[in-house]
Amino acid sequence: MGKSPDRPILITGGGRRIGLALAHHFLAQHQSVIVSYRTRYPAIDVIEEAGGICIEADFCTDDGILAFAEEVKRRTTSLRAVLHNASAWMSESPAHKPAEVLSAMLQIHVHAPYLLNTAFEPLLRGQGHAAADIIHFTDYVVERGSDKHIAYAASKAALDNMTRSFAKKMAPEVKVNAIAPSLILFNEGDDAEYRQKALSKSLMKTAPGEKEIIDLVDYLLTSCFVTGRSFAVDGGRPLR
Ligand SMILES: NC(=O)C1=CN([C@@H]2O[C@H](COP(=O)(O)OP(=O)(O)OC[C@H]3O[C@@H](n4cnc5c(N)ncnc54)[C@H](OP(=O)(O)O)[C@@H]3O)[C@@H](O)[C@H]2O)C=CC1
Ligand SMILES: Nc1nc2c(c(=O)[nH]1)N=C([C@H](O)[C@@H](O)CO)CN2
Repeated sequence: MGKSPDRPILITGGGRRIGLALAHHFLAQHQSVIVSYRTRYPAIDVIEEAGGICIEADFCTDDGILAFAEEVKRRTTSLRAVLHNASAWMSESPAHKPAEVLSAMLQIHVHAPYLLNTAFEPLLRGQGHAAADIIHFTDYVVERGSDKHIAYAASKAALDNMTRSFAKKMAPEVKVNAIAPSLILFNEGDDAEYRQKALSKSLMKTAPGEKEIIDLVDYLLTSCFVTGRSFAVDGGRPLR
């Protein structure tokens, strides 16, 4: 991918795990980076020390999303790419009213990408053919559904559909694609029994880690032709 030092790559939810790994990957290439963060982890200080711009943002409300968009526009007049990584993996549970779960999932996985793509369109355009990218981070469950993360899966399915809508709207200057992972990284609280069961669900039987996503992002940013598509990163899970 050609370096765009004056055109930052924007990563939402860049404070930990995949988003954080993406931020460091691009900073190491001397590619300018803007990340949104909700919690100020020590990792945010490290990104700033490495030259990244870190902007606090909570996408729980439309006002929070739009305030973030305005702050980004105050910091830059163009963007190389927008990576919609921010997400919450909420399950249905007695702890939350169903309406709260549905609203939270739609807010982070639908309102945020929709409003930010619309706000950032002028910053992505005007750079030439296939010169900018949007990548939506969806999920394998878009194609299968989930009985324990119903609202989560539905919201990611909406995000998947928006991939094709925004691809139609923004071509040929801006490519819009999705990455649909299954298990990439475990969470700290995942016990041995859960990990074993989760690993058994794919043919490859591993949790590959952030590099699997980073490598696909690099490919998509380098392409001059691929748009409107979703790329599964699932270890052959549908074939199990
Ligand atoms: N990890 C995996 O195995 C899989 C990941 N994916 C997808 O890949 C992407 C990255 O996954 P992963 O790194 O595990 O994600 P995480 O859940 O670990 O982190 C997501 C980030 O989003 C931020 N975020 C959550 N809610 C909000 C909000 N309301 N406003 C602003 N930011 C928010 C979090 O901030 P904070 O930490 O401050 O809460 C966090 O930094 C996600 O879109 C995920 O759905 C899909 C399938 C599997
Ligand atoms: N925002 C997040 N989304 C998802 C996560 C996560 O940790 N944060 N994790 C998963 C699981 O790894 C799942 O793919 C295992 O089957 C899904 N989405």
